[in-house]
Amino acid sequence: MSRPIYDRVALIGLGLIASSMAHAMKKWGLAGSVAGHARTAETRAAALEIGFCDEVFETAAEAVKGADLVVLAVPVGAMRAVAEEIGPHLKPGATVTDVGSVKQAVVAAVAPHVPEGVHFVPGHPLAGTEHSGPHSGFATLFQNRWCLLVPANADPEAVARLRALWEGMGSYVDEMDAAHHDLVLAVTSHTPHLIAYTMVGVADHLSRVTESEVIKYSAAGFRDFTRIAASDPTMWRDVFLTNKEATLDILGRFTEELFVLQRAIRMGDGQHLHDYFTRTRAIRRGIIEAGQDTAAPDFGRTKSAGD
Ligand SMILES: NC(=O)C1=CN([C@@H]2O[C@H](COP(=O)(O)OP(=O)(O)OC[C@H]3O[C@@H](n4cnc5c(N)ncnc54)[C@H](O)[C@@H]3O)[C@@H](O)[C@H]2O)C=CC1
Ligand SMILES: O=C(O)C(=O)Cc1ccc(O)cc1
Repeated sequence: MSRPIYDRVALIGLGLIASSMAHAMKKWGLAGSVAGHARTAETRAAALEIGFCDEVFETAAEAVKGADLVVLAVPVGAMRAVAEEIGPHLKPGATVTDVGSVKQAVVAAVAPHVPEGVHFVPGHPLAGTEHSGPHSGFATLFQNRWCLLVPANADPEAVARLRALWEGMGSYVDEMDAAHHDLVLAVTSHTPHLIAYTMVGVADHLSRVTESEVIKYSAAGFRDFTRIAASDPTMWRDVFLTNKEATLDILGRFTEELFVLQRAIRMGDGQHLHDYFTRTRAIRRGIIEAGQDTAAPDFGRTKSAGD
């Protein structure tokens, strides 16, 4: 059992990420106590019943009182309103962080509401699932996964403490500037989600293939490829509205490449297709191997199956 890194943590928004953080902090003794805020009585009750929060509050303002760490775990588009509400109630010396999938927009929305004497260290765990809500969280979600911190000019001690929390939850931590983060994520996460959503839409519009056939035969690539299209619509609407520039850039490049492949298929240019797939397969295999080599350290806590 580790020593608590923060005496009191407040989680705003009690969905997948917040509940997973709470489970992890409890499991490894990283927080003295965990307070939570959710808008609905149902979610607040679930947090107490499951046991990942010690206390829950009807308002975010009440939840953050006395907290040493405040985690904003709401959709990116809701960050501004939450920051505005909690700003006047934050404890001097506390740290505010977030887990949003986009960083420039969150910094712009939250920073103006963080008072002098409170540290703001934006973050983003590169770990998640297609599930959401308070029942979907689990303690090992962040193990052996990266968490990116975007500290800009934040106090180094506050950054080091937040880093220790993520490391305590089993993550590997890197620091990055917000604009670069948004470009990296547009390639590795945001555009792939958009394409997965689109593929489901394409299948749905194709009246010659029935829905039951899609379900029955979806083993052939469709199931793996579109798992992420089951993700929360509010969260992903906000990602695309707030990381507009980078996703449009990557989407433009994607459609250019797709058109070249489309032309190769129409022209029967098998050489082009084979060369392209050979090159991209090698890249994909390289990513998997590199991932295995540089997997985040598990700090001796990797659990066996069923733990
Ligand atoms: N789902 C994933 O795989 C990942 C999500 N993220 C980011 O984490 C954040 C939270 O996502 P999840 O936990 O997956 O979502 P979730 O949908 O499971 O939970 C978000 C919760 O915030 C609540 N909420 C929305 N607006 C609110 C407001 N104004 N005040 C209080 N609560 C509010 C929702 O009702 C919901 O319960 C998002 O910003 C997302 O971009 C980051 C990494 C992975
Ligand atoms: O479910 C998956 O594979 C994901 O990609 C989860 C995810 C979603 C959003 C993020 O910002 C980070 C991770």
